[in-house]
Amino acid sequence: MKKTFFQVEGLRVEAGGFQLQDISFSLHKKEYTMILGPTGCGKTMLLETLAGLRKPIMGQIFLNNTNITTWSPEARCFGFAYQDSLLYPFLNVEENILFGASAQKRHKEVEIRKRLNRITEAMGISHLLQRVPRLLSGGEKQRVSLARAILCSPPVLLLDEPLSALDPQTRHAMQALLHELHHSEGLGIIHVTHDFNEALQLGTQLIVMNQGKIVQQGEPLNVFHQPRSLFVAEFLRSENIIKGKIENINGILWFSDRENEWVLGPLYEKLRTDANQKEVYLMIHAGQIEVSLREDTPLHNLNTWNACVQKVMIHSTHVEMICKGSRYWHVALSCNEWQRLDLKVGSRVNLSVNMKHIHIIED
Ligand SMILES: Nc1ncnc2c1ncn2[C@@H]1O[C@H](COP(=O)(O)OP(=O)(O)OP(=O)(O)O)[C@@H](O)[C@H]1O
Repeated sequence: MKKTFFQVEGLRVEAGGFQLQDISFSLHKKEYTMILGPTGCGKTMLLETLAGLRKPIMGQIFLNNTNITTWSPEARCFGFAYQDSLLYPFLNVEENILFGASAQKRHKEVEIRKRLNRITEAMGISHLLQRVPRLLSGGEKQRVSLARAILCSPPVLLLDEPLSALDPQTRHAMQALLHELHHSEGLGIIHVTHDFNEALQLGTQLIVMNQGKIVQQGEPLNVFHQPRSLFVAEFLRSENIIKGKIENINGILWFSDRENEWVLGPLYEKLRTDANQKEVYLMIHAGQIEVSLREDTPLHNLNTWNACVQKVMIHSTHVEMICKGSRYWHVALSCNEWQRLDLKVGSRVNLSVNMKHIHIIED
């Protein structure tokens, strides 16, 4: 069984008119938690509370089963990297990075020096050690802030959009470094991001927040494929969300869109309710719709339907298409598959979906 080493129970925090409410989650050893949520939903406030910079009015925080809710930030020894880096302007880069280490005195100076060299080398900032922050670019400042946060191998590393100012290549290198540190040193990481790919690539756990609350948490791919509410589905930019009803026909559940006289099923997914006529949303990810060239023979398969390609958008990793049938469908294909089918605007296609890939949103 996985061992929980960091636990947050029922946190409530207030600032001005804003409230974080009922925040509960836990981190197992080596868990990498990503937090996503719209701007202003309380992500930074949550990290600041975990770091000890804000006091909760309710709830508790445990580290290795010790209640640390009232501990000072210094006693917690967590690493914290902010999006806007917050470096000390009168200290040079080296002094900024070493600042927390000298305050903590948890490690021998020689060890810290070795680590400083290793981290700044890996981050490509070793040539900047004597510069003051005002002479650094935004991306360089972010890397210095990250280096300061990870220098002392904190038990929990809190990252608030630490890679947002970096170019794609440097961001990729920093993600690889975080991934490596996470695995080699077993840091528990809680990382706020607005980048969905980053959340999927790095996270072993994903938390989605809205208006001061956690609205869904779980394995990142599960959350993306099985959003529990329309808010989460739309926030994660799920495509092909259709309003309809559940129909119970002889004990078998179907999704029905009566407006377009379209029925899909039988539904394999375990629903929380089997209520006939209950209003729900159906969601099919663009990448889970299969495409074949349309034969002229009429279709008899319920879960295959006709459409015509309306728009083709070529990305570096895949090809996105909008196809029109009785409604518009977003479809994503691998570049190879798109070339094999030789699809263009106007191509007539059959779209189909395996029932295990349809998801019903009941809220
Ligand atoms: N000291 C404060 N007094 C009043 N309101 C505050 C205070 N600190 C934060 N807030 C408000 O709390 C809400 C949450 O802020 P927070 O910075 O945590 O959002 P966020 O999710 O990190 O947003 P972003 O993605 O834009 O960084 C915001 O509406 C913010 O204006």
